[in-house]
Amino acid sequence: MTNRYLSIEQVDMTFHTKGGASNVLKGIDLSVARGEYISIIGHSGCGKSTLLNIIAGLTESTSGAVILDGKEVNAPGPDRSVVFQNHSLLPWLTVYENVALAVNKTCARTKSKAERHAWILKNLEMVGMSHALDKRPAEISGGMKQRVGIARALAMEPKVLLLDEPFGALDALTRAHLQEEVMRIQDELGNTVIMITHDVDEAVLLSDRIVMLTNGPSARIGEVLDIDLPRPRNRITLADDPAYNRYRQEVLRFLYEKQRKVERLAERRDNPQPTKARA
Ligand SMILES: Nc1ncnc2c1ncn2[C@@H]1O[C@H](COP(=O)(O)OP(=O)(O)OP(=O)(O)O)[C@@H](O)[C@H]1O
Repeated sequence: MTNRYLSIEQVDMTFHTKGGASNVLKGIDLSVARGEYISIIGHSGCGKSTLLNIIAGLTESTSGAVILDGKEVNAPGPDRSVVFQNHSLLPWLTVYENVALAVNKTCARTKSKAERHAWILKNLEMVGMSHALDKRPAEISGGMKQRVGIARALAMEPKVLLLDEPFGALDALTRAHLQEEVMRIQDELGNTVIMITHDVDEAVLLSDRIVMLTNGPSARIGEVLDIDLPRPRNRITLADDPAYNRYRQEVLRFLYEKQRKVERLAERRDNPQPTKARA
């Protein structure tokens, strides 16, 4: 296992808008090993999606570089597939066809037609969607759409799977089921995953490391927490596990501290101290 399968090197991001320049990310440095599951957590608006989009090649960083398996990332590519919170399936295609579109595009040279067909079925089976191959997105639930999105992403055999709050729009039970599925698939395939989440329990349950971003502007990596819990992990057993609860507390402490800092700054801004009268 190399420790630098994916490296994010001194990445800065400044957006130039009508209102002026806003520096969102500052000096982001992170090395990810092959097969590692990383979660990125931080307050709303700190720049998590911006960072994920830079890794995906959808946004160009102002400076710094992203290197994946020895090659610099400059544009989107099939070696990085993204699953967004709001399933991005094509509504006029069936479940099967949505996955087929991606597979036919990425595997046309490496797999025969029959192999591609089997591969599409295998990936849909992996996420428990074999029963709905001919359904269109409007005919299936939000959780099912997300399953198809994950199957489509996995079927492209990316070097890195990028998940942007993949379970964010789902109810608690569906979310828990999908987390279990992703853990099982991760155990089976050993993908390299970077996932954005707002959910502390989800981050601890799924990750090998949690990367915590400070609040923007100019968000940095504040802390990185190694989650040294054996796999396979079981959420019920872990609920009483002292180590699991310690990790949870660590992340919550980080988030609360950052929140308190923002509140103190806002208070100072709204109630400026009167300047002392000169003697
Ligand atoms: N294309 C853009 N142009 C200008 N500003 C942008 C652009 N994309 C993002 N931003 C700004 O960058 C900041 C970070 O946004 P981003 O979506 O990365 O945050 P986030 O941490 O993912 O937020 P959330 O948790 O709410 O999804 C925000 O202030 C946002 O308005």
